[in-house]
Amino acid sequence: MSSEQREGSQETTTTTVEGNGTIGGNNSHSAVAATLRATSTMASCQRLRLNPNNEHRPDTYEDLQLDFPNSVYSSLEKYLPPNMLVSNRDEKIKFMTDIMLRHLPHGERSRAQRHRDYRQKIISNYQPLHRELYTLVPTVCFVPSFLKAINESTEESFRNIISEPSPGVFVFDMLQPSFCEMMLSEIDNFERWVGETKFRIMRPNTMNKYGAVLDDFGLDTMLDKLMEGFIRPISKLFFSDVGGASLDSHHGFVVEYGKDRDVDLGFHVDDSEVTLNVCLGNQFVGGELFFRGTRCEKHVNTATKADLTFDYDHIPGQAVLHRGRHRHGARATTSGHRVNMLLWCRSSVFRELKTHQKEFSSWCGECFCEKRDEKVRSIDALRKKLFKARHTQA
Ligand SMILES: O=C(O)CCC(=O)C(=O)O
Ligand SMILES: [Fe+2]
Repeated sequence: MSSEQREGSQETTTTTVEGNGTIGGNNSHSAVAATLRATSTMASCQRLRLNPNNEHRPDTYEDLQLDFPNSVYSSLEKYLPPNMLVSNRDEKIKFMTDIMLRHLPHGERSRAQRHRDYRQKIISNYQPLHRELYTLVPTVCFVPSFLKAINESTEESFRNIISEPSPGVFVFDMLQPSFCEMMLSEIDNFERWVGETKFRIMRPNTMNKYGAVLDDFGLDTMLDKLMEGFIRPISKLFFSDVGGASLDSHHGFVVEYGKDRDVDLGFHVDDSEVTLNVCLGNQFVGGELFFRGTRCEKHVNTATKADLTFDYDHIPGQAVLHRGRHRHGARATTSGHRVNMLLWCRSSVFRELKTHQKEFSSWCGECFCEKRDEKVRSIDALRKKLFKARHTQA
């Protein structure tokens, strides 16, 4: 199979994520991007049945730490629709949890509070393996070239270490190999704990079945420092058009690919203004990122211009920085095990401003073309008008 064929099938096998306003489907000519969102923002449209199935013997949930009291799950089970009654326990839990979250009286217990409780449950039970990871020590974390550029913090110092192999995709060496190893073993340790305690964790986003949210097991403060002190200065220079200078919150997680993990990641845009993606390792084949130009919501499914297609091969320790709205995906990791750390950085100021704007020609490739074509058309019209006026005078 040629690389173009592989690429085509990945871009057209789409996932429609609820509530994102993008339409999925197969179209061999236009790329269709989903919006990848953090799991906690997902909604379900499933319903319970009106009359319970009293013959049904519910599962037991006592051995799990769940979002709602375990007994509620056993009691609610007999109200599940017939197709769910025969599902496995994990699917039933997810279904019932989604419904209960939707029906909580508004304001009684906010989503943020529930999420805080969830994190608290993890943090008070999970024993970290490498405590030094939880406070950001720049010399432990970063390679000297990156540290030097940050310390100088000038346009020149950043341009010395950062390349831009395709418009809007910035690449630089960032993490020390020893730091990557420490992160990998911490993640292994966390996953072992999840397996042993049967704790139900939220996955990082709506398209990955594996991976973990780093913020949920204590790394949020460290990642906030990473965003503020190290990613924001770079984003201020390269992504000022999407709020790069005012990044003020993040979603930090790892994705995992290979045997018994996710295989690839479909074509999508991130729920972020700026995305940092660093490969932690380890040995793997495949998994390349493919990029297809930056688009606003209105133009997310428009065709890709040839000069904006770009493929990137992951290298452990190396970072890729791009706009969240830069359409992309990850090809199949065909052997080995790939783990990448992602930091979706957001700007509340930019999001607020965006709601008052109609076009985004400073960063959306299609808005830019529309604006340029409109300008050409109006100059042309003016030229014709002037020519006609001169002609009539003569
Ligand atoms: O697999 C990768 O490296 C890409 C992950 C990604 O794009 C995402 O999680 O938003
Ligand atoms: Fe992404």
